[in-house]
Amino acid sequence: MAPTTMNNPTNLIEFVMLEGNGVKGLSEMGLKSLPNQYIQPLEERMSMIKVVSQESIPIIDMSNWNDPKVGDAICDAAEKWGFFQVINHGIPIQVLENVKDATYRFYELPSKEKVKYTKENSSSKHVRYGSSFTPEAEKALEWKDYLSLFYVSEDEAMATWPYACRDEALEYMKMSETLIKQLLNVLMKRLNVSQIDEKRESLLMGSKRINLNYYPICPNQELTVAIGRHSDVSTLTVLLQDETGGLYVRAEDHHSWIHVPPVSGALVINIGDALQIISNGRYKSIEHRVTTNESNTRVSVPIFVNPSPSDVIGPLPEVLANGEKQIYKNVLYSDYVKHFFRKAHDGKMTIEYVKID
Ligand SMILES: COc1cc(/C=C/C(=O)SCCNC(=O)CCNC(=O)[C@H](O)C(C)(C)COP(=O)(O)OP(=O)(O)OC[C@H]2O[C@@H](n3cnc4c(N)ncnc43)[C@H](O)[C@@H]2OP(=O)(O)O)ccc1O
Ligand SMILES: O=C(O)CCC(=O)C(=O)O
Ligand SMILES: [Fe+2]
Repeated sequence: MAPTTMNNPTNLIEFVMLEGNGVKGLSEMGLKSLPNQYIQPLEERMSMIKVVSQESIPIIDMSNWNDPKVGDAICDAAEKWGFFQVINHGIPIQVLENVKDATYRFYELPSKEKVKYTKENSSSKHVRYGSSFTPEAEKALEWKDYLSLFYVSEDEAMATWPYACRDEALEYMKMSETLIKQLLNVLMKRLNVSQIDEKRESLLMGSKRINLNYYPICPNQELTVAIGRHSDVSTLTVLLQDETGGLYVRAEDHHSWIHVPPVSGALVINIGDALQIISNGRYKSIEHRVTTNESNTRVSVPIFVNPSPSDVIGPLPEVLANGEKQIYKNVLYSDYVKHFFRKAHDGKMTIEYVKID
């Protein structure tokens, strides 16, 4: 298809979404300029003027995670930044390399294979391949393809996840379990929750979703975004990024942005809205965004650690025990997630849905 036909919205949606070519397919057409549908309003574009280079999120060595100093560093970072990187986290580097390779393997499949996993075609509602975030609700599309895999059980994943990336995604998920439990244990201790019983385990990590994100080379980096401003709706997110860079988190001044530099072997951890709600605002789910790149393809692999969809989430009694005012209502987690997915990315607005006025 000729690159110029991509300025017709119907042709573009058909090619990218319905035929399963994704933005990867667009990028590989060798477009000289960005199709209009991807041009973001001025206020949503990323300007380097807004980036502060003097600040950076903490890098925490997890070798002695039981050491109170490490625990303090994790909790302080969760309160102040909502984002930190961990090194010596116990997940073998090879497992991380394998899942990045598997991401490329999936996206390199012909579109007729990938299209089998779109919302319209997927035989499982737990497996979804798509492009942008919520195209029906967005003013401008995002320069991103994703494969989203909701974990129910090993058997179900073996039967339904795409073969090209199934084993590697499962291995990464399995190997991250210990790290996730260590982080949640430490974070709960500061909230006076001494032990994570079965009910609390469901609330904190009752469901998991792994996304394989693919951000192809983009013809006009400054006009669009790879992912717009948002906060995750998870309890916490464990994010593997490659060496390209492009992830920015909101600085404390609420205006500027801080780059999260790729650190070899590290994982990025961020607090999601569910934990901000559960902790009554003590731990912060920080707005973040991803820029596109004119020279390199980028991949990232977040594991979203979530409450179970059927859990009611709200500030924990231990947090309110000292008479602290409750600032968030109780909400069924699946209602919260549906609210998130039905609108375009809008920064920190999702949590307003449950704020007590
Ligand atoms: C994709 O780009 C993204 C994604 C993100 C994600 C950030 C996160 O924090 S993901 C964590 C999400 N939470 C969970 O995974 C909890 C488990 N959720 C579920 O099991 C279900 O979705 C449910 C909450 C129980 C709702 O189930 P159900 O009532 O059966 O409805 P669904 O059809 O599953 O979904 C409702 C609504 O949401 C849309 N949706 C669901 N999953 C996804 C997905 N992975 N990607 C995109 N959209 C999704 C779905 O289309 C439905 O909308 P309709 O309009 O069809 O009603 C961060 C940044 C990104 O760029
Ligand atoms: O690609 C990244 O670095 C971040 C991805 C992200 O924010 C998300 O998938 O929610
Ligand atoms: Fe995110």
